[in-house]
Amino acid sequence: MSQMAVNNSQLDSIVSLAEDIGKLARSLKAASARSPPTPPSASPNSPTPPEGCHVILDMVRLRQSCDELLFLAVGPHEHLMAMAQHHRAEAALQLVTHLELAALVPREECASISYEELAAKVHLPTHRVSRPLRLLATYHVFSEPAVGFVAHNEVSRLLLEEELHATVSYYTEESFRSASYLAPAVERWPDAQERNETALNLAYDTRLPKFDFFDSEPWRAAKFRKAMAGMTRGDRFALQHLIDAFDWAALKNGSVVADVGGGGGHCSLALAEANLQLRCVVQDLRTAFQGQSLPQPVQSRIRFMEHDFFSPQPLEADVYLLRWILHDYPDKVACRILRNIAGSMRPGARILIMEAIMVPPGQGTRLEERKSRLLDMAMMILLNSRERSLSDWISLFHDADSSLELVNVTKPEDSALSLMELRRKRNSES
Ligand SMILES: C[S@@+](CC[C@H](N)C(=O)[O-])C[C@H]1O[C@@H](n2cnc3c(N)ncnc32)[C@H](O)[C@@H]1O
Repeated sequence: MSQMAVNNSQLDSIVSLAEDIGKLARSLKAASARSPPTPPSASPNSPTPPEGCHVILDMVRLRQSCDELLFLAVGPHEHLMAMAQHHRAEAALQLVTHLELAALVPREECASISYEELAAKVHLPTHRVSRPLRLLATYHVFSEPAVGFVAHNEVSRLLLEEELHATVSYYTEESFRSASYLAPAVERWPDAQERNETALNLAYDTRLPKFDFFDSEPWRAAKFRKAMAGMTRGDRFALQHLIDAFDWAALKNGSVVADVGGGGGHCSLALAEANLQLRCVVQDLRTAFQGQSLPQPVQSRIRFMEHDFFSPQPLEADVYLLRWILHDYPDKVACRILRNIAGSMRPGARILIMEAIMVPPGQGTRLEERKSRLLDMAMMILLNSRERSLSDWISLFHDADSSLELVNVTKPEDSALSLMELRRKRNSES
């Protein structure tokens, strides 16, 4: 018999985790039986909890216990080796998105296509498509219903959605390629402070910071804009959290929201649809919203405005919304962005910053911490910036403009991002 990867005490932990998982699964099933069934869909969101808050917590605990159980079951060696090889799965996904294979696999339920025919459509030898697709099938992406044939499953179908396809393409191309240059970048710029001293700069042999680089290649900027919209599709980044995190209804009729760095306008669209009294101005670099169209009912209440947030804010708005902007920048640069807004704020105006707030190590669940630390690594790799704790945020606001005051912090249930509300201190308002 081959040597077992787990010892007796680990087996005890496995038994106890398995019992926990059983209990949690039964509790979720009971909750699901009490609430009306949700129809199956190709929704990109994880399974919607059937009841309120305790169901969300049970789901969190279930995922956490499953992760711990799997870790114990595979053992340290296999765990480390699996992590170290994961880039190969990423490469398979990169090729599949690059070749746009998802769109070439038949969409109909139970339909499939042979690898041979699929490869012919992209003018490649069969093995160039069958091998990555077969690897992905072991990760539940696509399936092989009969030997030599590939079909969609509920995961691969998500790649048929343009925005999610762009998100996966961004992660597996720009982000993945840059990640592989992290060590050389750290060697070259050990204490990098500049936005153009990153792994991305080495990977793409450019001296431009990420967004300027994207802006110099409009197709990349357009893809990134779609990718950002795709990222808001998961539960944790859903735009509903933006709507829930602030009392928008309390803003008077005609109030103006400047959506600073608003990309293609998806945040403004969600806000304007949910709050009929608001007018939104989406500010971004020109390429971010070129060719962008809006649904007819909101066209009169949302407009696009070319604005570089490194120059003074031209709008006197009631709310300046910065969702997922400041985490992209090192402190001194983030301060410049905030100062440019603070200088234009009229009395009563607010800055709303929607960003992750890092919890101290070990205080959240391991899975939650992993997600924020993955994002933190992305910040290091792509932008030379970082995710921040609450005290980091408070000192950043103070350094940017000491008249700015953090007056409220909210974090909707299940949201990865918190909303921080800043006002000018009363005695500093002119
Ligand atoms: C991470 S995305 C966030 C988009 C959006 N706020 C959201 O929450 O999904 C950052 C946005 O900042 C924009 N951006 C980057 N540099 C900019 C600049 N100098 N001035 C204005 N917008 C900029 C990018 O084009 C992109 O749309």
